[in-house]
Amino acid sequence: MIEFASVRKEYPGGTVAVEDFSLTIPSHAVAVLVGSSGCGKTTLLRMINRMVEPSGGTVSIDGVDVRSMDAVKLRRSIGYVLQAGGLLPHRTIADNVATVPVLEGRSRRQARQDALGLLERVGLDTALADRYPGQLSGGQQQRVGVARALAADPNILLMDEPFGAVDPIVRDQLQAEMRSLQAELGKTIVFVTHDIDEAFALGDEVLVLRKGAEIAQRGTPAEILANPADEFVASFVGAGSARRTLRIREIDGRSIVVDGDDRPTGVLAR
Ligand SMILES: Nc1ncnc2c1ncn2[C@@H]1O[C@H](COP(=O)(O)OP(=O)(O)OP(=O)(O)O)[C@@H](O)[C@H]1O
Repeated sequence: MIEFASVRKEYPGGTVAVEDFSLTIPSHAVAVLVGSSGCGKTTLLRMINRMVEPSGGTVSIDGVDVRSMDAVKLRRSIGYVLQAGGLLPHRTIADNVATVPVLEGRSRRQARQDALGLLERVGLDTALADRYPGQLSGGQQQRVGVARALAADPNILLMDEPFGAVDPIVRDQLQAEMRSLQAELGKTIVFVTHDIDEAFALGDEVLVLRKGAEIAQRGTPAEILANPADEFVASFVGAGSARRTLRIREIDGRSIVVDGDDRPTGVLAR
């Protein structure tokens, strides 16, 4: 369980990225933070692994204030996937995946063995293991990023626009694979995106944020679609893509359009 209690972040220079944020994310859930650029999503994510320290309030994991934990250990115990992949360009794919386990004391041989297993798990051919990141496609690099984040078998995964830089088709594939991987692994995932469709496709709970990380609405994808809290949320939801129509279900007395995976993708206009 991850808990933010009245968290505030003011950067040197005076930008208040997060005004006053409280949220509890239950273990094994996928919480998606969605909002436009600059609303404070990345700042929230980085306060979980102490890459950013709050100016006020507390962030805790399973009831323990992260400030009382060793920052390096904490960071290594939490998987982190970035948009740009964040891979080390001069290390092979296998070495990239094995970096943290080796730092944690696993033998190189064992870490490599584990890395190959992880590559398979995220849908990559192990023949790619000895290539360098620059020799992979963007989608493949993102899969390596996910494998690397999983390497230390963390309970928590932080994902910052991990599929933001790939084309829509690869993005759909990566989202689908992430869902099946999550069904198997049951991590606690905090996922940041500015794409409402992606939020609805992946989140157990979605948080629509406005500037200062103010929560405009939180709820399941179906709840938000059925009853957008205000104009801001409605316009965000309305900005979703048209790739959304398949079947119709009645939820809360409203007609919700769901996709092939039964994920809500739109509300039927009356
Ligand atoms: N290190 C920093 N120093 C000063 N200001 C910062 C720093 N990092 C972020 N900010 C500011 O804090 C605000 C929130 O930034 P943050 O990166 O958390 O937003 P975001 O919602 O993740 O945006 P994006 O989707 O563009 O990544 C922005 O106004 C940003 O300019």
